[in-house]
Amino acid sequence: MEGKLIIFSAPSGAGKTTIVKHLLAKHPDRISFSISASTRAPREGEVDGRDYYFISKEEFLHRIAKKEFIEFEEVYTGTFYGTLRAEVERIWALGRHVIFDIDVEGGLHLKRKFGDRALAIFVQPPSMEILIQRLRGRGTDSDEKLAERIAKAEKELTYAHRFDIILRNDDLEKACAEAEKLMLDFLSAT
Ligand SMILES: Nc1nc2c(ncn2[C@@H]2O[C@H](COP(=O)(O)OP(=O)(O)O)[C@@H](O)[C@H]2O)c(=O)[nH]1
Ligand SMILES: Nc1ncnc2c1ncn2[C@@H]1O[C@H](COP(=O)(O)OP(=O)(O)O)[C@@H](O)[C@H]1O
Repeated sequence: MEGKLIIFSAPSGAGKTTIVKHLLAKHPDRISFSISASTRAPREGEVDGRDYYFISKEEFLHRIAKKEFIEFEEVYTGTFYGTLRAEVERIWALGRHVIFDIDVEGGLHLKRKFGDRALAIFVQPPSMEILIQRLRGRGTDSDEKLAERIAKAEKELTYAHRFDIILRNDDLEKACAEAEKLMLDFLSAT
């Protein structure tokens, strides 16, 4: 089996993590989550090695120097996120496909790198207002962080057309069902 990549990208708050978790729960034997390395602090309930590999900035920079990342980015000022080559290869070696929850630049980077082996899906919120509501409702960010995410989201929404597919996330149940169909069709195509 040739391992594939299923990429979900979106502005923060659009719902990609929720959709990815739904797919993982339904298809644990076919797909695994690419656990990224990050220098941000864990949120309550997050577990190192499950949600992220939480590492120091010093270690992150060291791993960049050793060329351990397929892609990496300073997603928010001072905070790095990256996909480790070893992580993706570990999942393929298990005979599974890799699913990504990654920011817009990172998603486009992977698509450029892997071409037809990757399906790049842009999760689109119904509106900027609703995106802000969801971010506020999640309650994970300070006002300053919220403002940075909103500013970044405005720019990212203009990149939607570069993806293979735009998936609107209005009704969550519908969006999950559509995401599942897109993924299964892609995985069954040769
Ligand atoms: N480029 C890149 N972005 C990532 C990676 N892992 C996570 N991200 C993105 O970094 C952003 C910040 O992540 P986080 O604060 O955990 O989540 P969010 O608040 O749910 O968006 C999100 O848009 C993630 O999709 C990665 O390995 N590479
Ligand atoms: N279709 C939807 N309708 C209402 N709330 C949603 C919907 N999709 C996601 N949410 C909520 O919006 C917030 C942001 O979703 P999340 O999956 O964390 O986004 P992202 O990973 O893109 O930053 C969460 O609190 C989530 O429960």
